[in-house]
Parts: sequence; structure tokens; C-alpha cells
Amino acid sequence: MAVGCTLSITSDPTTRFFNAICFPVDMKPSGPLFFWAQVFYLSKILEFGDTILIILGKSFRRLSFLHVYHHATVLFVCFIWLQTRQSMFPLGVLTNSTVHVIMYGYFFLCAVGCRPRWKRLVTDFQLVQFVFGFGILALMLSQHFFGSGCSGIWGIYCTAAFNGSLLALFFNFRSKNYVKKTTEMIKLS
Ligand SMILES: CC(C)(COP(=O)(O)OP(=O)(O)OC[C@H]1O[C@@H](n2cnc3c(N)ncnc32)[C@H](O)[C@@H]1OP(=O)(O)O)[C@@H](O)C(=O)NCCC(=O)NCCSC(=O)CC(=O)O
Repeated sequence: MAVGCTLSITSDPTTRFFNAICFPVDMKPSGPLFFWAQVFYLSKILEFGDTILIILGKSFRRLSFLHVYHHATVLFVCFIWLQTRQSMFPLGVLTNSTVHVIMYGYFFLCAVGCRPRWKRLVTDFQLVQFVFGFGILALMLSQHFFGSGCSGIWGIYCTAAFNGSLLALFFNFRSKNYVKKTTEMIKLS
């Protein structure tokens, strides 16, 4: 999906970088970018199966608020992306699918008994994607309000609220899992 989206942005000579973050207001929901958005939406339905497998396997400790909240709301957010022909989604697909390759790579290594030492990096990558999202949002809003307007502005407000909530939850996760633990280890030694 990340590769597909990148190729869709770069291979079309009429597509400029700004098109990836600001679609024209009369954007038609067709073509390669919307194809990848549909695939991304389907992948989120598939990802929901992850939660079902966790419930069936009775691994309830894995069902943190963050996990359930993310999996329950992400489907709705992706649906809004498609419905509103939302600007910025190509970069969302690109960053989120890249982060998911790393994250599921981490889970896979854990599952085969080879727990990676770079768990913290995975969390940091997740945080960076949300911060990056806000940087792109600022660029897009400047184009929307001071340029010719961008498609899907209401979807963007929804996505911004979603991004903000995940940023806060992941900061909380990071502080509980790494920062506090490091401080406790320093105190003990
Ligand atoms: C490093 C993380 C990726 C995972 O940290 P955690 O502390 O939650 O996980 P962990 O290291 O304790 O893993 C514990 C055990 O559960 C397994 N495990 C945990 N969650 C799993 C999942 N969703 N799918 C498959 N396996 C999973 C691990 O393999 C491991 O098995 P065992 O113990 O048997 O060896 C972190 O950054 C994170 O995302 N934490 C939030 C929890 C979460 O559900 N994240 C995914 C959805 S949010 C998301 O995806 C946001 C985004 O868009 O980036």
C-alpha cells in the first residue's frame, strides 16, 4: 500500500506534491490513489480480525484501552476519508502502512520467540507518524484557507481529532512503559 501510493503520486506527471496533501475541491473519487484508499480501508477491516483473534485466544491482557479504541475508531475514520474524498489521505496511507509493517514485524518476532530489543523504536515511530500528520495538516490548512481550497475538510477535522487522541494515548503508553521503568531501574541500582 505504501509503495502503491508512492508510485501513484510520483508516476502521474500531472500530480504535484501538493495534490497528495490537498485535493482540488471537485476531486473525483477514482484512479490509483482511491484504489489504494479502498485497499487500506479493507486492510483495517482485516486488522479488526486481530482483536477477534485476541478475544478468541483469551489473551485479554492485550486488550488495552488503546488497542480497543484504535481498532474500533480507525474503521470509521477511513470510511470518512473515502466518503469526503479527503485530502491528505495518500500520506496517511503511506505513513500508517509503513508503521504497520514495522509493528507487525515486531509482533511476528515476538510470536516466534525472538523478542526484539527495539520495541521502544516501534512506539517512537508510531508517535512520529502522528506528529508528522499534524505538520502536514498545517501545510494543508494554509493551502485550504489561503489557496484554492482542498477537498474533504470536514473529514480532516475528524482525522485531526483522531490523530490528537492517539498522540495523547501513545505518549501515555510511552511514559508508562519506558520512561517510568527507566527511572525505576535507575532508583533501584
Ligand atoms: C511496541 C508496541 C507495538 C506493542 O507494545 P505492547 O506492550 O502493547 O505489546 P507487547 O510487547 O507487550 O506484546 C505482548 C505480546 O502480545 C503480542 N501482541 C500484542 N498485541 C498484538 C497484536 N495486536 N497482534 C498480535 N500480537 C500482539 C506480542 O506478540 C507479545 O506476545 P508474547 O507476550 O506472547 O510474547 C506499542 O508501541 C503499541 O502499539 N502499543 C499499543 C498496543 C496496541 O495494541 N498497538 C497496536 C494497535 S495501535 C496502532 O496500530 C496505531 C498505529 O496506527 O500506529
